[in-house]
Amino acid sequence: MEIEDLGLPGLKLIRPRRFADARGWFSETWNARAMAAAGLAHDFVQDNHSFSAAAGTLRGLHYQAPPAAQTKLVRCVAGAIWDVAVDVRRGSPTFGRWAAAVLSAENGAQLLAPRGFLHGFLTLTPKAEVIYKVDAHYDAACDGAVAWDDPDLAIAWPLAEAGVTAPILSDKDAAAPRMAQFASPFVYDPSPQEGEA
Ligand SMILES: Cc1cn([C@H]2C[C@H](O)[C@@H](COP(=O)(O)OP(=O)(O)O[C@H]3O[C@@H](C)C(=O)[C@@H](O)[C@H]3O)O2)c(=O)[nH]c1=O
Repeated sequence: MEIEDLGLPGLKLIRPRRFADARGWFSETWNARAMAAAGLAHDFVQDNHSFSAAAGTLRGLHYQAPPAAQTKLVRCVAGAIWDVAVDVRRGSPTFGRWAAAVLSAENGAQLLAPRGFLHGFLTLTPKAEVIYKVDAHYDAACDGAVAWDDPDLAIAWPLAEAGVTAPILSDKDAAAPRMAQFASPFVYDPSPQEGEA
């Protein structure tokens, strides 16, 4: 397992090992003991699976506010996505900054987004399935979104790579407020981040 920092405290790209043989390959996609040894202990309580039926589908930017804030461990098991996380922890040295990675069935990479990040993705292939673990249960009352195209965030969504000029959005995401209207409920904890102690 390789763990890469993505430049925003606590945000990681994880590449689990794949054991290839004549049949194909085998991979541990989550190992609580190995992750705890790397300082990344999480009590995941829910697995989510979404299917997007067209390239250029954009889900985000989403969060769940405390007390239902979620750490997310995201991977793509069919097709490919451009996955992005935005640091919205008040007081963070990287508040308002984003980082992204391509997650695909082929590369098996996983994005670990701690609590206090907005999360979203753009599908790059005609079909895409995404599976992710979260460490707090879904709570509709805590669910929130920020506009994917907020100029203050200036996220460089690869729409051309997805073959679209405008993404396919849910009604909720199309109506999401701007960052300027978003009073972030998250506060940065300057003590060593998980995986960085
Ligand atoms: C996220 C979620 C949704 N739902 C329901 C609510 C709704 O009726 C339906 C679809 O929900 P959404 O439109 O919010 O689904 P979606 O737009 O795929 O939302 C997801 O987007 C990505 C980017 C994330 O980071 C996730 O945490 C989640 O917010 O599923 C659950 O029952 N449990 C859940 O955990």
